[in-house]
Amino acid sequence: MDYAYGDMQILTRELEWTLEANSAQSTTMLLMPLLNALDVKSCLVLLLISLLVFDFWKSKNAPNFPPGPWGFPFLGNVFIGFDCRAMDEVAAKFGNIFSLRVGYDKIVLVSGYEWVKEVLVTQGDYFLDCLISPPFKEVFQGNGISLSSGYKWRKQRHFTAFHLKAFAEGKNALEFHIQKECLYLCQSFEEQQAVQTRILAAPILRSGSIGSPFNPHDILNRATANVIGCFAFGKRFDDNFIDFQSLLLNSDNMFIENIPQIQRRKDSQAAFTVDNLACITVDLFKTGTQTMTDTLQWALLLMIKYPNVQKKVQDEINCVIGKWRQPCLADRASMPYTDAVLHETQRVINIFPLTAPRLTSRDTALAGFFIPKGTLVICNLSSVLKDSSQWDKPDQFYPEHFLDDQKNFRKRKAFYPFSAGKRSCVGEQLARNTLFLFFISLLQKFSFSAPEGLEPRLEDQEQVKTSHKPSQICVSLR
Ligand code: HEM
Repeated sequence: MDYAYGDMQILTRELEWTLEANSAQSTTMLLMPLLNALDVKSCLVLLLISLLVFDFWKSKNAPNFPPGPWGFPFLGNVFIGFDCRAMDEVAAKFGNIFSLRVGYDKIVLVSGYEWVKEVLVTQGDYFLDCLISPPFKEVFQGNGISLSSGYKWRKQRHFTAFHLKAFAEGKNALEFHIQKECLYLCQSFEEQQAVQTRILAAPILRSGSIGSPFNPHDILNRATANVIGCFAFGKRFDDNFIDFQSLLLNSDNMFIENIPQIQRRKDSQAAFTVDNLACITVDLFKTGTQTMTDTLQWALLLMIKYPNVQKKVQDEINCVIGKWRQPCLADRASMPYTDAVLHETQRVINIFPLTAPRLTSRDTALAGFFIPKGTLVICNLSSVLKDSSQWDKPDQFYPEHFLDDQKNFRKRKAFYPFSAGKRSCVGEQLARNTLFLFFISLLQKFSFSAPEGLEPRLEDQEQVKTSHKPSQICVSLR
């Protein structure tokens, strides 16, 4: 009988199925008497052994995958604290590229300037997609910037970056709004002092007199949120309750005014919808406000810890701006020391120690290791900011890291607080401008000191981040 090639294939597959079915049948038949002969205890032991074999097989790494510490069966390395300190400890043992396992998800961690740059910049295109956990997936539906991937992310990011740039370069737009907010910020610090002094039944705050301690967190938070609010809604929040949704829909300003323009776009994959715009706006507030607030709060604490640095910054302010003129962005070029202090603050405080996990979009090689498509990769930014091959005094607050021999400001290639590459911080410029103007406005007007007996504990950074208790400060009018 003649068979066509297709028929031959079908016949071969049928034969394979019959053989498989027969072998399964015969295995079961062989095992049945064995299973019957076993008691419950032995069955449990057998079950455990099979689970362990399954675990061993599931957690097996691809050949030449980065090494890592031993993980518990089924759980992996979940008990390793996923903070930069724990990561540094593992890196010290396994090298700058190592792997961890959470359940059966493999995560590659990358440390040190050389390899973090390789992942974020040189091979950046393969490490762009982000992992979204189910609750966020449900709420954001792949909208916004920090939780989206692929084409949609590219479009949303480009759209936001374009408007942030336009806001920064528009005729005095950004600078004008930040300067206005600086006035409110200084006023709030003064009011805080007034409240404190009234409580203490003391007379008004006079130049040089030190007020009682307070925590500046909420004041700073409101100020930074207002800068983002000005970008998103075209107006600052007052202290009353804000109906976010009505603001979003009734705004007549830079970013939100683009809704009609967005709706006209025909690109359905890029999802230019009002919902998405709302997600982007939430994203900007979520990622922008706390980071700027923490940085400013840390900057003030560092000025308290290092009064000689505070004095040098104030001397530079006196020299370049004086006591009465309002600071502007153009002053930065003439204030290398202050610029260096702000950069060094961002280097040592470690606001964003680890990047979000990124999924590799194809098989890649890193330092000779093989990283298969779909692996999670996290970069340790803190290890770059403290990389001893890049910084003279990595563990010290040393503004001279950013000054050359002539005391001019010096850019540093390993300055990664905003990350690097295509998924780096989209609000970097806005953040840098806001931090500069807020910081010098405060130091132009006030001097900062620690409450008696409550020196800022800078070494205990994690604690300061979670509880703002040690962040009490005292201010005096200059
Ligand atoms: C001192 C202030 C800031 C610091 C230190 C900071 C740091 C960072 C870092 C390290 C990333 C990358 C995170 C990662 O790779 O997982 C990032 C992303 C991002 N930042 Fe910032 N940021 C700051 C301020 C801001 C501000 C003011 C905005 C908004 C106006 C903003 C919006 C974003 C957004 C939307 C992303 C996600 C970018 C993307 O996924 O493409 N950030 N930021």
